[in-house]
Amino acid sequence: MMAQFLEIKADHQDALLFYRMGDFYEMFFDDAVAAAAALDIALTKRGKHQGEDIPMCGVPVHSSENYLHTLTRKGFRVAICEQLEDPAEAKKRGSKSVVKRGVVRLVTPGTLTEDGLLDARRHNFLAAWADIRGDGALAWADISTGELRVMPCPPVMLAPQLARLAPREVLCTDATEDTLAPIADELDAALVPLGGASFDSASGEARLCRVYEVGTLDAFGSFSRPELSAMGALVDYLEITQKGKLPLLRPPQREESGSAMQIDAATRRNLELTRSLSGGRDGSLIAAIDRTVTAAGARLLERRISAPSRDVFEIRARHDAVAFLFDHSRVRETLADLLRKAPDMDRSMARLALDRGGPRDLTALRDGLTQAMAIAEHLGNTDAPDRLIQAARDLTGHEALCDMLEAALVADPPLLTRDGGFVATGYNAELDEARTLRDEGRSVIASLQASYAEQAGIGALKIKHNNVLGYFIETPATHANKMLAEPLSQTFIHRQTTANAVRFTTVELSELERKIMNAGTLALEIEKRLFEELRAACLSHATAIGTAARALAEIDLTAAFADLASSADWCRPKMDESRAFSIKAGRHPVVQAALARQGGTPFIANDCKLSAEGASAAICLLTGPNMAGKSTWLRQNALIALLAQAGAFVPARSAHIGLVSQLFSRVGAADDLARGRSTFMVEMVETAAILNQADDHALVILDEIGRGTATYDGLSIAWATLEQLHEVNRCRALFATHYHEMTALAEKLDGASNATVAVKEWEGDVIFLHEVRPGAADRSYGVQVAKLAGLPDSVVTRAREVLDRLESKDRDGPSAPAIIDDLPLFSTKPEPAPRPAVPSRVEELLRNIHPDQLSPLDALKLVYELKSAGSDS
Ligand SMILES: Nc1ncnc2c1ncn2[C@@H]1O[C@H](COP(=O)(O)OP(=O)(O)OP(=O)(O)O)[C@@H](O)[C@H]1O
Repeated sequence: MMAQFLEIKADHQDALLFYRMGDFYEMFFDDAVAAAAALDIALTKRGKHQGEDIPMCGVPVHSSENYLHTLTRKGFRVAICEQLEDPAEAKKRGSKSVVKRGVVRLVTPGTLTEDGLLDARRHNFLAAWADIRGDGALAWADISTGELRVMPCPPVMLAPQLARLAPREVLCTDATEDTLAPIADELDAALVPLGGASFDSASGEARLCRVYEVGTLDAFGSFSRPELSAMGALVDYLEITQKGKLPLLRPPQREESGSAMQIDAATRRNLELTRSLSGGRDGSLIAAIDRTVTAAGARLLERRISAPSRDVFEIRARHDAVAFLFDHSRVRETLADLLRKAPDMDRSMARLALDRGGPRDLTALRDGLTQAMAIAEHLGNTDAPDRLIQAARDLTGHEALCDMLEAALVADPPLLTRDGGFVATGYNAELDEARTLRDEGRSVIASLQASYAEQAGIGALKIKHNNVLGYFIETPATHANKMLAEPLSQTFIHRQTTANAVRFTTVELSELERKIMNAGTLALEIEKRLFEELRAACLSHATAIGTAARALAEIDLTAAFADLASSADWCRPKMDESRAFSIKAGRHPVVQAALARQGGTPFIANDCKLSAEGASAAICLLTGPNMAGKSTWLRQNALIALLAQAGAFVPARSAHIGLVSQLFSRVGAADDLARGRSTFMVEMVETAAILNQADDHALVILDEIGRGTATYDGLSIAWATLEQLHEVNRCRALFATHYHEMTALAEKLDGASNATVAVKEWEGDVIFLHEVRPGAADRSYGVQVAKLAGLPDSVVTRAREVLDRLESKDRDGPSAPAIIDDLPLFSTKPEPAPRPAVPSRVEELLRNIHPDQLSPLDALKLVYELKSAGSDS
């Protein structure tokens, strides 16, 4: 057996080998050590190899999914090695022969299909990047939904595109590994190098033709060599990992590189689109706005937020659809009720195609298609806009399949095909008969006994059972002659004579016995055969089911956007190809929701006037105290543009947005220690990327750029950056800064204006009004904010003194006395921290009271005692 293990393991060095032994998957040697640590399970040993103990650990087959989940999350690949024959078969070859085994599947992070291993509301992408003589292409697939897409992708676009998709696994060649490694690392995706043959474009094309059973791919579009190479590598990898079983892949769709708003990885992170800065979904934009009721709708929301459109007609069509459901709340509510009962058909189809599906995948299709048809009818009776009517049309035409599944399946089937019990009674006569025999064997025998007793005219005739003869007919010995003579002897065949009885059988009884014995197994086999038939029927409708599933997701998302707009008071933005950006009473959806949850101060809505005139830039320079709400305002405007182009209404009273081609958001912030770069270096690399890329339709958000270095260097860099954005990039930009000197730029540059966030000062404290107004901030209030944060009084007082001196030095010029000479550190003694007060007698008495233990009399005594202690002090 070990020889067999080692032979199979040799072919799967890069994976943990789950070696099937009866009801367990066992792991040996280094695999066992690694898996035991990763899964936190016991490491044992089994036998010896070259004189050493063999480390071993194992997991039960029935709960293996949980373990696979943990392992794939931790980045492991797992080769599932099954027994390919019955152990009895192996025994026939000799008592020592080993059961045949082979790897049936490689479980890798990018090729999962099981619900237990996947997040229902997120895609699970596998990506491949090909580069042929400088021409790049990126292909990606989600085998759990059958989506396959490709786009031209030069190396500079690779990081932003992969950041959008967040794939779990990326395929590369030896030559592209160096380019992809840092990007995959940043995204926490597994990088898998494949041989050059996997990326060969000619074989790739042939592979794709095989998958789609076509002679040429022309019907799907004309693909470049790098695109064929990237898609071919994906298919090759799927063939390797699925061991020849190919997932259901929809025809490849090409995405044009300019079709979506360009958003790079840093912007996605800063704006917390799908993940918050702390890493989870909570606190992200998507968590705050997700009102979808189906998993496919949630996945579509993630796709739209990750890649907002740049096509104004597409965006308007999305808004038309949302507007209709916004206006028709009854239609929307009915749709949501119907959608809630629609299961995830895409993922069920993917499992069925890979032969990993079960009865519940069939009922998912039955229920999904039934809901789809009900939704089509509901929407078809309205005057919805084209987009929704088209979606409704895509939901129809499944009556025959639905009827068949309805008739074939029970309401709530078991999880596994092998358990049986999922085919409904009345669907298949042969199955019904087998089940009747299995379940009602005894009563069938009883009725046969009655009919034989009548036929023989012997009331004492019985059908009995023993382990030697099986079922037999027995009559008292007194009837032997009658039974052995014609005509009864033609039916009853003699088996045995005992002292008191004679035993017979009949052809019918032996047949019945055989049937009863086999009925259970037979019923299961028939169910399995019917499962295969139903599965094939569903797969033959794969394209139409896929179309219906997509239409359901579209309707779900449209209804979800409408629901959000209606309940959160969002408005339809006016969209065109200009460079307008005019927002009235805009809000930040995540901060607003957080404030509402805390139940404290309400969110203050703010305008943003950033429309660019002619070919010039529009830049708003925002100054204001710390904590005033500068970052919130900057981000809310970026999010409003993004939401609008994703197809949603926006959190504002009104909005006019000229298409945004690229969105950039940078914060002068966090160290990137993991990649060994300092705060300032990261800030500069990111700023450089913006200045090199932003075009005149870009929207740029810069939050305190330059703060990571010495004041004058920072100010100079911020200054020059703003000038470059104004003169060269000529884009729309919001620029928050603490460098008040920069506000002078608004007078110098036509397209620049100043804005500030208002605060009030009251008795030395600062009160935040969170109102953005035209003009520049008078000062920064940093010291007051520090006081609010609880800095010791002595430090706050001292900081005020230093600030006064600095400000007077600024006013009086270099002739003013140097601060160091004039104000040596802590020349005035810091105030001692207040001592903790000694508790008074009354306080002490109060502290020691236990009201539950006091009788009324004790309480009265205590009042006297308190009174006298109070008058003593
Ligand atoms: N428009 C608003 N209405 C109500 N509260 C707001 C608003 N904007 C911001 N806030 C509150 O103020 C807090 C600080 O906001 P924000 O981080 O945007 O300030 P900031 O000016 O960027 O501060 P810093 O300069 O210190 O980075 C937010 O967490 C939020 O609770």
